[in-house]
Amino acid sequence: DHIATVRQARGGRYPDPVQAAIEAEEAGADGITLHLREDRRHIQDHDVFRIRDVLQTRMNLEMAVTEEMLCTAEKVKPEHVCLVPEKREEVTTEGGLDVKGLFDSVASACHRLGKQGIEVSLFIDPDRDQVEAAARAGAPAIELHTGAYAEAKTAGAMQEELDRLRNAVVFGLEQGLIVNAGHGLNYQNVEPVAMIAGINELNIGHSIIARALFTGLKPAVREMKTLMLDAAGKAF
Ligand SMILES: CC(=O)[C@@H](O)[C@H](O)COP(=O)(O)O
Ligand SMILES: NCC(=O)COP(=O)(O)O
Repeated sequence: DHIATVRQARGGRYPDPVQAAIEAEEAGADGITLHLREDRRHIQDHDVFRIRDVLQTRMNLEMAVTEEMLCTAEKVKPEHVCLVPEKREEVTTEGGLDVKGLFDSVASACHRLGKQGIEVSLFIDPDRDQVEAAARAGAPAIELHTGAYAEAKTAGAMQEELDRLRNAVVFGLEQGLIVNAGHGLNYQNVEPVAMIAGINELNIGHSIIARALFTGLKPAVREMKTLMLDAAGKAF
């Protein structure tokens, strides 16, 4: 997404997110997440199809719960779809999907994508109600929005958000869900999250691309993966 943002700033052909996806895989990324936003501010439809053709790992397609996006996912058939909330005016994804409030449309999307063999995850805030609704909606997985943790301004607020994440992970696992997490994680704040036992995967984009400006993409991916795996080894 963030490579495509730079390309879209000039509307040209470079930098190419397909090349970035390949390099990230070569450096150890276990999958590639891309968010096809309704306003197409970064990733374009043709990027999704081109990346689908070349990926050696797994594609996690993030998208809003709309008919247009569901049809796209049915054509692309990624390994994973993550259903996210979207607001055109937001700078980035501000909060989690309100699965409880939008229950019928989310449950129907989970069913529809599940029938295609796609593993669906729901991008939600680390709240018990939303985790419970996600399990009832038939999603096999959730991705906990770590934005509030990443934006916490004091050590106390950060600790509170970490506790919220930990509780949501435990509750999600009790509900039989695969629990992922992501958003706003960077080289300074990733370790405490990676140390939470039971998290299956972290999705990290913006900080890696920002780091890559100074180090190159492969070292940036490798450095993040080392931080994550070392911290996961100390999970409690
Ligand atoms: C859903 C999510 O957290 C990310 O995919 C993020 O939305 C991508 O970056 P932008 O918010 O800049 O589109
Ligand atoms: N779902 C979150 C994600 O994929 C990456 O978010 P970010 O690291 O770009 O903020």
